[in-house]
Amino acid sequence: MSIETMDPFADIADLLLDAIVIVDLSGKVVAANAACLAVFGYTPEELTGKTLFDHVVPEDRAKTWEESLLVMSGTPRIGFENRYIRKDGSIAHIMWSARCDAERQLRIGVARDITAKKRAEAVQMALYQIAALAHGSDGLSQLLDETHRIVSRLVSVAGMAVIDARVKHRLNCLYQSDSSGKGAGMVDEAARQLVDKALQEQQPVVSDLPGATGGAGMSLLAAPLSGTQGPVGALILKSHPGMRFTDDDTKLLHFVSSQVAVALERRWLLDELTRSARYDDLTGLPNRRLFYDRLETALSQSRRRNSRSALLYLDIDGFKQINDTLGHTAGDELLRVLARRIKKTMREEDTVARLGGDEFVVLLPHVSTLEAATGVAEKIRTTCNEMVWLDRHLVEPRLSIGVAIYPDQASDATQLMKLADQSMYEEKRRTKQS
Ligand SMILES: Nc1nc2c(ncn2[C@@H]2O[C@H](COP(=O)(O)OP(=O)(O)OP(=O)(O)O)[C@@H](O)[C@H]2O)c(=O)[nH]1
Repeated sequence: MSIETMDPFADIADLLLDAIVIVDLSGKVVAANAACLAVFGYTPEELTGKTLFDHVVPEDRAKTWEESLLVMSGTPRIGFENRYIRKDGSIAHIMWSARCDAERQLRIGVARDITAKKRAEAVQMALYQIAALAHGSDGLSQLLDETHRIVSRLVSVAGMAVIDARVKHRLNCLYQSDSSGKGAGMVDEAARQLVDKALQEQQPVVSDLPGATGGAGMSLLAAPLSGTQGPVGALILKSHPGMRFTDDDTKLLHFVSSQVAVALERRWLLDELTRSARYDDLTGLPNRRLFYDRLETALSQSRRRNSRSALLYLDIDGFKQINDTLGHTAGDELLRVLARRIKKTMREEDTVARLGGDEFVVLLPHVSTLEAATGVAEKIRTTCNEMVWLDRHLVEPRLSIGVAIYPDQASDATQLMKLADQSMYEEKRRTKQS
């Protein structure tokens, strides 16, 4: 059966810019006009006898199936939209006008190619959403999840990964997810090499990979994330099997990735500001502010559970002299070494913090007695006493440690801190006198 024998307008069917596709009950194409080549990438001859549904992008198959049932039930439909994989692997966005011919048991559809319009709308929307993300996301993982969603609305992708390339020659995978929801292993050697190339060339690069055991191949695309100070990372996109990223996709992703880079840089900056507001830069330990938060939490838990918390106040003996004789850098190194040693001695639930200068505090949120807390202080003292090399000098660090326990000795955080501090100074005085 052909259009010529069925339609009074048959002789003009091939002049139309829209594709006409007539399928039978099983969905097989029985006739198609010449525009199918421009719209779907297949000639009428190539489509005839085949099922057009097989070319629908996987995500649109369920709704396309429901739509075809509606049409076959006798409801003429105008305006249904779905996407097809063209012969060259690119994606065609289609708007359909369809009805059924009940007498001949056929479905007649007119397909309008709205790819360009869809893409323009999608780009506009994506840029708006990414800009909003830069200002509004709650954290890095939310930013990356949302970026994945936005990019997949723009380009049909089976998986996406984001690489942090801020440290030269050390690519760090920040995110990877594929349509199965896992994506582990997406960033393999081939993907890393592609990222290197994209970073070097400062533009997106595509690599077409053959399918495993003769199956359909797919494309990998790596787009550099160029921040205000230079390249900060890369986006990796994996196509669905049988699809290829086109030049249009590449151009689009070049543009989009620069917006993603801005959003990422902003997120990193915010995270860094948040981190440095709560952590000590030199040792990486919680700072005074974070420590007070944790102390208040521990004390309110102690009140609720009728349990004890202990506070240890630590100060390095003769630290000024180390600075004065070995230099400030050696002093810094000693602070870092002792921070590591104290931390290593403690349990996960305990908090070790640096208050500033050579003063550290340790919070034991669950402790049975003052003696138990004093035992912990002795363990810290022994560990910290071990000799350390500082600027080619062997130094034996000494700590003065004060211990106070809640609620036995203090009724709130301020009082507890004061007591532990006093107890530390008493010990320091005793040590100096002896
Ligand atoms: N290297 C280094 N030194 C610091 C830092 N912050 C404070 N200091 C120095 O740490 C020293 C602390 O002084 P003190 O605790 O009074 O001196 P100390 O010699 O330990 O005296 P005692 O505690 O009585 O034994 C001062 O010399 C500060 O300049 C820092 O981040 N790095």
